[in-house]
Formats: sequence, structure tokens, C-alpha cells
Amino acid sequence: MVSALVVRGLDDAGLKRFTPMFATLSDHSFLDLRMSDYAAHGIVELEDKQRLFRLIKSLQAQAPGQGARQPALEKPNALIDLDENDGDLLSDAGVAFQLSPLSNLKAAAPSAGPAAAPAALDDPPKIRVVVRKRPSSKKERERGDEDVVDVVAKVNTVVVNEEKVKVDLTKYCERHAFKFDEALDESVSNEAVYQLTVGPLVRTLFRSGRASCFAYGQTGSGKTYTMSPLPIRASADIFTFMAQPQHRDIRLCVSCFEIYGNKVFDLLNQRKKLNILEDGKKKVCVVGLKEFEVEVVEGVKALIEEAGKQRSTGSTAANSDSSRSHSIMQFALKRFPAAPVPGVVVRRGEEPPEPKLVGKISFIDLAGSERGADTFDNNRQTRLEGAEINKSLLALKECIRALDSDARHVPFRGSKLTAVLRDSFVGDQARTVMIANISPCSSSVEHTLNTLRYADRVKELRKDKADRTPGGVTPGDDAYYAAVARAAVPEPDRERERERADQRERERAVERCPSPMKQQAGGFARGAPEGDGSAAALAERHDELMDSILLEEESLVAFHRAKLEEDMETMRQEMALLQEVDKPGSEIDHYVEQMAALLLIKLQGVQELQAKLDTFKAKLKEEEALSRTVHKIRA
Ligand SMILES: Nc1ncnc2c1ncn2[C@@H]1O[C@H](COP(=O)(O)OP(=O)(O)OP(=O)(O)O)[C@@H](O)[C@H]1O
Repeated sequence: MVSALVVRGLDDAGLKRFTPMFATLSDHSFLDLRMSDYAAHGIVELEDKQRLFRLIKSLQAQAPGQGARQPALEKPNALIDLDENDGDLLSDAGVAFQLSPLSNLKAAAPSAGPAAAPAALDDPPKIRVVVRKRPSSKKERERGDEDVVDVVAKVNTVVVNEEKVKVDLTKYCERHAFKFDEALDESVSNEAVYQLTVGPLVRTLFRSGRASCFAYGQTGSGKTYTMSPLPIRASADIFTFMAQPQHRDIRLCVSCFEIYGNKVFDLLNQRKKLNILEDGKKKVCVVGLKEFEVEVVEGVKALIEEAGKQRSTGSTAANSDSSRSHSIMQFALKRFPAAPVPGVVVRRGEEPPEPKLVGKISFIDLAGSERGADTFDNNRQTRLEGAEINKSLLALKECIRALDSDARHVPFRGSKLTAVLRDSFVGDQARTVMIANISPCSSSVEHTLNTLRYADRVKELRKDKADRTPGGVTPGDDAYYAAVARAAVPEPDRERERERADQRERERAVERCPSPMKQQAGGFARGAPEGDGSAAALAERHDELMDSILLEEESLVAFHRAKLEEDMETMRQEMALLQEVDKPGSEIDHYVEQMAALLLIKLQGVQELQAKLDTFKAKLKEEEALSRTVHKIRA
């Protein structure tokens, strides 16, 4: 007979009337029910099936040893109508932040709350890579855009069926299989996503944990849909922990900012531009970022809503509302010193100490991954943004790989994004979850493969390599998929492909360093392209140029600002000199000498600024010409 836990779960899921139908089952058999069994228990309506599926998933996710207990999933027939959810992210999030049926039960139990989670989740792995496939939309189905992605949840494998054409014009299907820590199909709810990703990280925050959760994928693959509910849901668990006596002095502080191009903006303070500085202890600070103390889930929800409104989007040739920025929401758990006793005067120098950071988690909704390729068409601004996106996604991958392989050096300086997330990548307490979002459609197959390759490479340095080797699939009812998962991509080919990509990345990384190699790139920028004039070679040179433009843009603006301050100082000295010369008995020789010195300073300043501007302008011109040439060759 099912336990009271399941009975309550059915009740909360709106399936109370079906409880008698499961009366003869044990909890174990209930959790192993497949969709084809539902009808035998009276569940025939689509909506009821969906509810039951989510309930089982949610209970499985929280059951001890859940990883091993996943039943083989059948391919659901587009249970979720994508269009019904369009534009309704926060209302979805609103549903998701309510505790799952199981969490409700836990909260009611004596050893309640997230603290009662299974021991296996007590020390989550350093990184987890999870893939989530979104359902196809009504529009996509209507235009016959086929679903080419199979998720074999039982073995956490994603299979992409890519249609190809031979030279004799016959069609064939190339299958690509990838294995991840978790492969989630279109029927998996946001609640289940939370339980499998961020949920286990929350407790670590109360033990000095530093966590980050990234949503990666092409535009429209479901990043925002996946990411928006996670902080809301996490805050519900955080508040439950905070209610425990040992955590009463801890408070939740929320901030949210955006990296757009290579600039940082506060999304909770009218998009105020922010600066990033590294202090003496190598701590990277986002200067002036506004932080809000929040006490209820609704508060977090309101802040997400506000940040969403402020998040900027740019228009591109391909998509008029694509997301071209990384948005980062941070939760800082801070321990506040006891409040001063009322009436007791605090003397100067005896102010209470600053609040102490206990734990931190960042939720990062990344820019559309395909935007990194926007480097040839469109206007210059879009090209520069594309280059910055490319650079940051590459740097991010390297940082996560370094974290996973316990590397001593974490290359967080590779981009603004990784620089601001530095503390998530260093130290024993750092934990990262990458959620790679994919579209099911045949029209997106190339981007889907790129996303899966990126996610695959993020985890490939893992020490426990056996854990990530494709295969190990038990033949049975999933024999077809098992065969595909093992045999689709021959391992030597994959190795060769990885080596080639590694080589390319290494070459680019060298170019980014301020070294003689870098100066060569600068030399190229000034001179005419030499040697190989093929599109690939030009594109590579264009990449280098973009990198140096991005770096120099910042230094040019900083130099201009510094010069302006110098000018103001010179002006003050000129004013003083003028006042002095007007006084009776002033020495004209002194005036002439001083004035000449000040003019020289001004002149040198203008010349230096002009030289920097000319160099920069030449690079812009060069970039423009090169991007047009590559675009033409490729068109
Ligand atoms: N798992 C899902 N279930 C149902 N609908 C989904 C799911 N994932 C995404 N969608 C829907 O797909 C559409 C695109 O999703 P979303 O806006 O999250 O994409 P995105 O990757 O954030 O795109 P962008 O990079 O442009 O911000 C939305 O209408 C969203 O509601």
C-alpha cells in the first residue's frame, strides 16, 4: 500500500480522486510506474497524466539513491503545449516556487525542511552538467519542423538524429550520442529541474559554499524559462534553513546585474553602469552594485520581475529580440552581528563589524550561444558584442574545466563574466551546475549539436572519467537507444575532434595574452593581411582583431577619463596663475615660464590621446574591411 507521503502528494497534485486506484501498490512500485501503466490506474486524461508524471519525477528526485531509480521514460507525445506558456515565465515561476508535494510533507514532518535531504546530496559534486530539451511549439509543429532529439533518460543520454545528404543526393541519418550527468526531456517540470540542479547546492551555502548555476544554449532554447524559477525556488529553501535557530542571524541579500558587450549594468538600479575592480587581496568587486535584503519569496520574485524589465536586448539580422547579454542574479547569505542594545550609545571607532559573507550562489542566464558567431554581418556594435560573447563562453568553459580537474590555475581573467564570478571557481567549496538547453527541432540541429559539444567538453577533464564514458547502457526495452548511445560516434573520431578543437582554442588563448604573439596581432591590425587569404585564415585574423579592439576600447576610455582629470587639474593651475598675474607686483617672467609648462602638458596630453585614438580608429577600419571581405567570401 502506498504511504501517507504519496497519498498527500496525490492530493497536492490534484489527483486525490485517483488515490484508491493506487491502494494496492507499494511506494517502490508507485515510483516505478511508466506512462503506459497510467491508464490501468484510471489516469487517461492528458492533464492528469502530466500531473502524475511530474509528481513521480519530483518524488524520485528526492528519494534516497534517486539517480539509480529512474525508470525508462517513454517519449511523451508533446505533453506540454509550448504556446500556452509563451511569455508567461514568471507565472510559471510562481507555480514552481511553491514547495513540491514532497517538500510540503517534509516541512510538516518533525525533521522538516531541506535539511532533511538524503545524505547522498550532502556533498554535491564540483560540477554537474545537465541537458534539458524543450518541447516543440505549436508553430514549429505546424510548419513540419521535426523533432530530431531523443532523450534516453534511463542512461542520461541525448541522441541527435541529423539528416544528411550524400553526394548522390540520397538522404541518410547521422546519429550523435552524448551522455551527461542528467538528460531531461520535454516533460520534466521546473520543480524537477530544481531538485536535480540547484536544490542540492542550497545546504552548502550555509557551510561557506560558493555555487553557480548557468543556463547555456542558443536563443529560444529555454534558458530563461529554465533559469527564472530557480532563484525563486531556491529562496524558499533558503528561508526554511534561515528559520532554524543556528541560522537566525543570517540574512539573504540579492543583487542582479548584466554584462552587455563588455560593460556591466545594475539591473536593480536603473541600469547604472558599474565598474569592476580587483582589490589588494585579488578579490574582484563590482563597485556600487545595489544589494537588497529580502525576507520573503515574494520579495525575490519582485526583484526578478524588475531585473527582467531592465534586461537589455539588442536587435540582430537574425532575430529582433534575441538575448545578447549575460544576466547574473546573486544571493549572498550574510551573518549580521547582533544589533546594538537600544539606548546604548555606540562610540566612534566602536561601530559594529561588517556583516560576514557565509555563502553565495549566482544564477546566470547566458547570452544566446549562437550570438558568438555574429562577427561578420550586422553592424559593428553587434559584431563586437558577438566577439565578447564568444570570448566569455570560451573563458567560462575553461574555468569550469579547471574547477572540475582541480587545476591550480583558474583562467578567470579571460573575460568580464568569469572575472566577476571568480569566487565561484576557486576553493574547495566551489560548486557549478551547467544546464545546457536544447531545442528539439530539425531546423536547429546545428546549434543543438554545438550546445551539446560545448557541454560535453565542459565535463571531459573530469577525474572520474569512467562516469562520463558513453555506453554502459543495459540492452532491453531501450536496445535501440543503447546501441546508438554506444556506437553512434566512434570514440577515436571524438578524440580527434576534441584534439583539433583544443588546438584551435590553445592558439586563440595564446593570442589573447599580452606577449610577442599579441604584438604580432597588433602588427597585423595595422598592416595589410599577409599570407593565406582564405576565408578561414581571414576569419581567424578577424578574431584576433576583435579581441584587441575589445581590450583597447576599455583602455582608451580609461585613458580619456584620466586625461580629462589631468586637464581639470591643469585648468585649476591656470586659474591660479591668472589670479596671481593680476596682483600688483607680480613677476611676468614667472607667469610666462609657468604658462609654457602648462601648455606643454596640455599639448602632450592631446597628442597622446590623439595617437591612441588614431590607432584605435585604424583597427576599427581594418576590422570593418575584413568583416566585409569574409562576409562576401562566405555569402
Ligand atoms: N521546458 C519548457 N517547457 C515549456 N515551454 C518552454 C520550455 N522551455 C522553453 N519554453 C518556451 O520556449 C520559448 C523560448 O524560451 P526562452 O525565452 O526561455 O528561451 P531563451 O533561451 O531564454 O531565449 P533568449 O536567449 O532569446 O532569451 C518561450 O516561449 C518559453 O516559454
